[in-house]
Amino acid sequence: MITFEQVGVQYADATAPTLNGVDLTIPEGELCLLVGPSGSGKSTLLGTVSGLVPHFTGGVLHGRVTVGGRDTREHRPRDLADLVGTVGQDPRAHFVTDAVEDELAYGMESLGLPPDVMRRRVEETLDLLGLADLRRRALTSLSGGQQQRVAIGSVLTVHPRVLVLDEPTSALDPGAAEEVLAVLQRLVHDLGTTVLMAEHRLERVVQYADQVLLLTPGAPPVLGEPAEVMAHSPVHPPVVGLGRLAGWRPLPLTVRDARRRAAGLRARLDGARLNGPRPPAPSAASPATPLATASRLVVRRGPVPALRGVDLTLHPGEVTALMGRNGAGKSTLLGALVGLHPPASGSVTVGGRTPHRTRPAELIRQVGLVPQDPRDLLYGESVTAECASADRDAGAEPGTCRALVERLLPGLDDTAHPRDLSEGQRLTLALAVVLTARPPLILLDEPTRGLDYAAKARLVEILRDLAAEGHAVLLATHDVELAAELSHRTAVLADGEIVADGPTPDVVLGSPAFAPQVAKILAPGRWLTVHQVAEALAEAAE
Ligand SMILES: Nc1ncnc2c1ncn2[C@@H]1O[C@H](COP(=O)(O)OP(=O)(O)OP(=O)(O)O)[C@@H](O)[C@H]1O
Ligand SMILES: Nc1ncnc2c1ncn2[C@@H]1O[C@H](COP(=O)(O)OP(=O)(O)OP(=O)(O)O)[C@@H](O)[C@H]1O
Repeated sequence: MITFEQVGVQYADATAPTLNGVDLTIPEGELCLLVGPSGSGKSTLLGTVSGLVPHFTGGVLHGRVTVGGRDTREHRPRDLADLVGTVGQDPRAHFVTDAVEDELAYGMESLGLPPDVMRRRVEETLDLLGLADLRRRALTSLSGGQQQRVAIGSVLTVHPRVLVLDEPTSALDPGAAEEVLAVLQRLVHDLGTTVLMAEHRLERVVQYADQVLLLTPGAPPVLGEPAEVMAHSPVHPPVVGLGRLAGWRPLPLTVRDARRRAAGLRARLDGARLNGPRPPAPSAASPATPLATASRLVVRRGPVPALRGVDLTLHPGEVTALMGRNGAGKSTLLGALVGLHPPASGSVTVGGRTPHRTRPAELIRQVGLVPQDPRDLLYGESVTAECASADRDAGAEPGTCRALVERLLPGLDDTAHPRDLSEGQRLTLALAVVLTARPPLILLDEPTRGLDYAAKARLVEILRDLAAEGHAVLLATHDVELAAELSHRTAVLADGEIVADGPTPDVVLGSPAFAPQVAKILAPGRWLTVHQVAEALAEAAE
């Protein structure tokens, strides 16, 4: 269905080609998962299929890509619209209308489908993606995850034969991600749709893949059976990490298969010592002094009460994960802590101040927010310019921000425009900008969107160090693996209210939605991460 013949892509100014020698075929009716570290060219490869590369991105395309027999060099994306449905990494960039229903119908209208067909498909899609309650809402009023669902829905209504998806679950809560993947699998199995999908969170997707295509910078692409590719892939989900550690063959890719193999490992771990995230460091200030408090906080977004009486106290040295369904109010709570949303009632204080009444220059010394879309924070013309202004704004030593970027993602091109960075590279830059001011309270909204496992591990290390130095970290996340790895404490929001708040293992163990893979595999043990298991096995062997 999709063929690549000696495909290469070279962007202007880049020293090496982004893609080189891609020569393979993806058959009709298969789900092919594209994996690889940040910047390895996944989005670029997807773009050659949807026709965005080189028409909209610049650069030079070598070789030939055909989809259903059409050469994508000769067909612009709109000439492929009946055949290929594309969802990019940024749903907002996609939207052509203002409201949910209109967006779902737009693609069908441009293809001239009859009104009764359009009506039926819109209704089906609203149900399929849990959007029925939001049907008349303005797209700008939706939460990040709600926008991502609309973007996916808007291509599904067209019933394209090929779907090209760039990290389709990155903003979705765990339940919604499972639902979307189940829908995709049904399209593949029942309708013979061909799906090419890039995703970093392999724990969510690898079990659905018929084939995995691995891109590694500087090496030829590898296409193969998921278990075969995963046995050697530098990027892999925790279930694979645990399987490799335990020497399981063939390598299980699902929690269920791993559980069946795990009796021996459970026995070896019986009585072994479990090391959790280090407990919060005692702070210089009195431990009783919180850095931030929300008290019976009510916040309205338009007519919607997005927070309904939230009580939360954040202490120095503590990393707290904020979890909960799409639209539960996570971003709103982070926004309230930086003064973006004034309380309708109740109160919020940060470092003794009321955020929405504090001057920005003063507030950035108290609290920093890395927003869900890092573009909201980046205005510079280049990585260098962005870093220089971050140093200035924060009153930091020149070079501070650039050093942080290097630590998070070595080798980023200084002259690159933030617009041309890959999604993961851009997030890294935004993180460094915020961390430059070293505020006592650091807020992150979905910080691992678009990050590969290596970048995620470096982020974990940096945030742990900051916590050990007495910073408080609050991260809104759907990434259960990150929460397990990093957070001391987890709070769960549901429909604007905190419904659970306690030590992370107590909150996530036994929860089908929030438990990480290792916890599910080794239950009833209290293990959360591959790291903990590896440490315990090493200690036991000594
Ligand atoms: N329009 C462009 N102009 C110049 N360089 C680009 C452009 N688009 C991408 N690049 C560069 O090409 C490389 C690959 O980017 P791409 O977005 O394809 O990677 P990726 O594997 O999808 O990364 P991620 O996982 O972070 O999304 C990066 O180094 C990026 O900076
Ligand atoms: N201007 C608005 N008008 C109406 N409703 C709004 C508006 N802005 C936000 N909302 C609603 O407020 C609720 C909370 O949104 P918020 O972005 O805080 O959710 P979230 O938990 O961060 O979601 P996600 O996980 O999808 O990012 C959502 O239901 C959203 O649709």
